[in-house]
Amino acid sequence: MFATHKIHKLEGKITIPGDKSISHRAVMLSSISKGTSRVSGFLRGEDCLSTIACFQGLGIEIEDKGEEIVIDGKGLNGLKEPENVLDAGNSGTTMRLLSGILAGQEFLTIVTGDGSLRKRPMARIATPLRQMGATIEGRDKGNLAPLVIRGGNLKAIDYASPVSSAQVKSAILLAGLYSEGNTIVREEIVSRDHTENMLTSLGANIKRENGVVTLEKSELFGQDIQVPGDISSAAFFMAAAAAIPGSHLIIERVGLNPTRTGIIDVLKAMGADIEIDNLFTSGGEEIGDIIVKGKKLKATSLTKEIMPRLIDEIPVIAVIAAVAEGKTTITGAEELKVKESNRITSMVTEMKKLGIQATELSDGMEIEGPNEIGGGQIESYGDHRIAMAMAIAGLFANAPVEIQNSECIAVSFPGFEETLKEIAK
Ligand SMILES: O=C(O)C1=C[C@@H](OP(=O)(O)O)[C@@H](O)[C@H](O)C1
Ligand SMILES: C=C(OP(=O)(O)O)C(=O)O
Repeated sequence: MFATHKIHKLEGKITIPGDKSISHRAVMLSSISKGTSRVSGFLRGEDCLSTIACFQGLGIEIEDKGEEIVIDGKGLNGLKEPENVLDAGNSGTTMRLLSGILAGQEFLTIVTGDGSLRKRPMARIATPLRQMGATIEGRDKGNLAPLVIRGGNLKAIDYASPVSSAQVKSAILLAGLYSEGNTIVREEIVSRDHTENMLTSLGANIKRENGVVTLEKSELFGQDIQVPGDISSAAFFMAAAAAIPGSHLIIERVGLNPTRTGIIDVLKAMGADIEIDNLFTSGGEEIGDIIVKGKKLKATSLTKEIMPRLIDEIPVIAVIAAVAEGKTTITGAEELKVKESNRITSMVTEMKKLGIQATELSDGMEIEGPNEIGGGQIESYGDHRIAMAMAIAGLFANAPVEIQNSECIAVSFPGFEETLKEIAK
């Protein structure tokens, strides 16, 4: 359990642990590349450690050398049938992207996860991967893990994804590496494109145009990969600093891929003072420093179009909306219902416990601000983003906010509590 309380401001210069999406992909793609890859800035969060364990289970040597993770890639067909069930833990990204790679393997693999992951929908990847030729079984006709996968002999598909999900797009593209012909994925709203960026830098033949990604069967070659700080983790402190007048926070070397920067756009629309400095590009990923100065913020409206660019940041945006002037409306966010918890219900329920005027909608929520936030005991539902968002709510509360089951924060942001202590004044 951990508790937060009212502060005067957030101040200092910090770095944030590595990007979770890029860390997963670095391990997965390096494992099926030829040659050695060295990954610096890797996120040692539980989700990414699950990915490492899964690839070790598939026979890949992965060594943590402190400064970097060294992966001895065996090429597209170098994975071995695992002796045991693979465990993706709490990580949707691990299970869905790994399934794409397993669809290309002739051997049998069983993948499971924790209680939360075993409730999350897998038909979204099982359907296209079956169309490509993989055999996938699971509870609820293959919708629920454990998943039993036997792949091989894939053929390329042209798939219009019914949901803007980088996990779905990536699963298909990874299977596409093993498929004869051009694999095409179409998305109505473009989801995060880290898989496309990394495939490009590891040598794949891949094209992107107006929401359409086309991949030819390609071999990959190992490389050094630099993982930037995770903007989804930075978001908690960025949002809090933006909303507390007098704050001055610098977050160095954060990933600023345009498919991920919706949080900056939204905070700016709320009136925030945010600047970017020292911008550079590595492995196709933009990286830079974020400078935030605190001000009173005003309400905003978020709709479907921006969701893929900030989906994991909605919990903290909801908290900041609670102290902003006016009514914030969030719609088109149904995907929040199938994350580690139902994040619409979790956030509205827990914010109400602190006296925040929040209303659940079928596809989002409304928050009427500004609120006088009270203290209390908060349930995290074992969901790291709920735990951290509600810890941020405590920074505005007139009595301590205690987060139950806060250990789940280590899924994506080990060191969250220590970093908060360092910058809270
Ligand atoms: O591809 C990824 O790394 C992720 C994609 C998003 O999920 P969806 O693909 O389900 O939208 C996001 O919520 C998750 O935290 C990480
Ligand atoms: C939804 C998330 O991750 P995943 O889908 O990989 O479990 C998240 O980190 O907020």
